[in-house]
Amino acid sequence: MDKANRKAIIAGNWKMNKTATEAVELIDALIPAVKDANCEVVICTPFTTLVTAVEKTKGTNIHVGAENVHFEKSGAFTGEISADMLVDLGVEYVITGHSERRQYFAETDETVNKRTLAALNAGLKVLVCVGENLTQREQGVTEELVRMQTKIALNGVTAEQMANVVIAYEPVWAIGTGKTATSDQAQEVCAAIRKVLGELYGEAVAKATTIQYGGSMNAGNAEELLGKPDVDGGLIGGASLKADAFATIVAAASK
Ligand SMILES: O=C[C@H](O)COP(=O)(O)O
Repeated sequence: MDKANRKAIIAGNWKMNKTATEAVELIDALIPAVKDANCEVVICTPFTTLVTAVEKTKGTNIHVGAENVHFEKSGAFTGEISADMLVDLGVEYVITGHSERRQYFAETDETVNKRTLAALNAGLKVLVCVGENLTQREQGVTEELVRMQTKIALNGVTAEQMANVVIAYEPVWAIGTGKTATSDQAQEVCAAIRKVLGELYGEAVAKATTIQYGGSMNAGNAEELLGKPDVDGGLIGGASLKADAFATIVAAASK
């Protein structure tokens, strides 16, 4: 299976943005803007706007995801949200391992693994984020680090469950900084991720798995990044908050 046969996925990660009122406005603008997409379109919204997003996107080609999930099924975990709660709302996707969760909320490879397993076992599709920071890139350990993050995040995930896993390569130094990885840098690391998937699950799974790039992807650079053979989509932060910019990226992935 080559790139043309893999599912291209453009996912917006709204992060901590948009009140419910603002979410309605954005989704109203997005629905007509992405209706002809020839790729999967996902919006990952804050917990407070998931109900609105699920309701507003019913009958459209927009899929809804959450930005995080806890690994326990229920219990005394104040402030957390379980996978079953997300499924019950009609949410289809969830992000695990975003670098902001790792950096600001002390998430580790091990908890990313637990969240990923809990989400998959509940029937969610998971966007698993991996990526190096600037120091790690400068130290020349990007590939080793991303290999390790990928292996630990997927520990215990079956080959069958991999049909519901997307890997998002997000170099931390490129997130929200306006410093995009070059398309060659993105390709190099996405190819390394596909190689490790091959080692873990075999060629067929590796070739079938969607691998996204994320980090200052925008309307101006999306086409070049998405043109690379192992870059199958994008996880978009800032540019997902504006309907026209997000729609341009969706259009680039639809070619
Ligand atoms: O999840 C999305 C990434 O963190 C990228 O964010 P950004 O597009 O604002 O750089």
